[in-house]
Amino acid sequence: MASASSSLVLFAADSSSSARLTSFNTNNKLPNGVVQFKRLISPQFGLQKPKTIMTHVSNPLSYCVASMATEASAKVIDGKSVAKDIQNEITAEISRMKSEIGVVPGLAVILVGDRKDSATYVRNKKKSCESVGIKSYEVCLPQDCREEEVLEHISSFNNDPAVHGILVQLPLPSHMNEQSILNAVCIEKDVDGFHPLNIGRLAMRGREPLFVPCTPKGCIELLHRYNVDIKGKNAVVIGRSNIVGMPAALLLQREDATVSIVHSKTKNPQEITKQADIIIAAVGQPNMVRGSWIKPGAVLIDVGINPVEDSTRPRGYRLVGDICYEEACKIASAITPVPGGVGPMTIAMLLSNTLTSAKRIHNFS
Ligand SMILES: Nc1nc2c(c(=O)[nH]1)N[C@@H](CN(C=O)c1ccc(C(=O)N[C@@H](CCC(=O)O)C(=O)O)cc1)CN2
Ligand SMILES: [Mg+2]
Repeated sequence: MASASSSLVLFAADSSSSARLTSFNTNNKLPNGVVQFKRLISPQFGLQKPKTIMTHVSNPLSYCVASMATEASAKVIDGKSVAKDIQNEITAEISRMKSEIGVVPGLAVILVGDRKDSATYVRNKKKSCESVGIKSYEVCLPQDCREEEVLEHISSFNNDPAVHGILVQLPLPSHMNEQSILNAVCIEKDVDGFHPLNIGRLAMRGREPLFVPCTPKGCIELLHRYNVDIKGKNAVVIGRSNIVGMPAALLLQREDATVSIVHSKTKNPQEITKQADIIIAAVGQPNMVRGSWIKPGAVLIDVGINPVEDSTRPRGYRLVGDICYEEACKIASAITPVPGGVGPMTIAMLLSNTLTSAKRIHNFS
């Protein structure tokens, strides 16, 4: 929304919202067309303290908000707390199922190799299963084991009626064929949603996958629980991995967003992200998305979990996302932190998929 003075055309930062200037002081002129506003009110930014906004008189439609980024205004999307709520819901459902039909859901996890991060994720999955009442079964195989051994374990879990969900922790050692291993999990127990039939169904209109991959499902769940409208919005997914970027784009499309995918060969990615109402960043590049890439008021979901050296931390590193949080939180309307954003949702969605599987197999609703 614009407001005109004698020499300057003034635009609120978010021209698509009903942002309005309640008062401004044109006496307070600064060089190069910079004007200090006393107050800016917008549904997305809330009541703001005095700000400096740069305007381009010659081309009023191209507004610049660089200097508006003076303080945090984004709502923090608290994945840790939402994941806790979901785990409580799952606990209640599992207890109802156990008391009504005497079934306890079971999840089998296969870990191959000695990656510390994978071992941590598997340990956390096991702990979370225990806390909601899912029985977990774990197989740990050495780094140099044969692919056939993994396939044998999968086959045995496929045939085990106590097991309702099976997952193979990724990444696998490089001598293994990841696709043949994922193909071996029967689709009715594919709680990671990585089987090509489940992914194929996700991509098809009018077809439903039995399971949706946990991290992208968690991203959409966060948007829903924070009442973010998706329908008709411009959504940009950064990254096209099989386990996050690609299924996230398919899910957003199913929610009637207009979806673009930015990847390593995209030219001028910031021109595309600047149009986005919603960004899901999943590239594994620390702080890649800068403040200048973001449209004011955008909702940002950061899937990146990147360790960066930090000698002040006990572990010698800290985790940062793919989005530069310090810059982005001043421009976005909502943002997930790292850690504590999408990560905890991945495990919550795994528990949810395992419960769904047990209910479906036992015809319990
Ligand atoms: N078979 C699978 N493999 C992998 C998946 C997956 O969904 N299925 N996803 C990731 C790893 N992952 C779960 O497996 C996972 C990653 C991160 C988190 C998490 O809670 N992260 C925390 C930070 C953790 C830390 O302090 O180190 C956070 O973001 O707050 C949970 C699960 C790859 N492999
Ligand atoms: Mg993840």
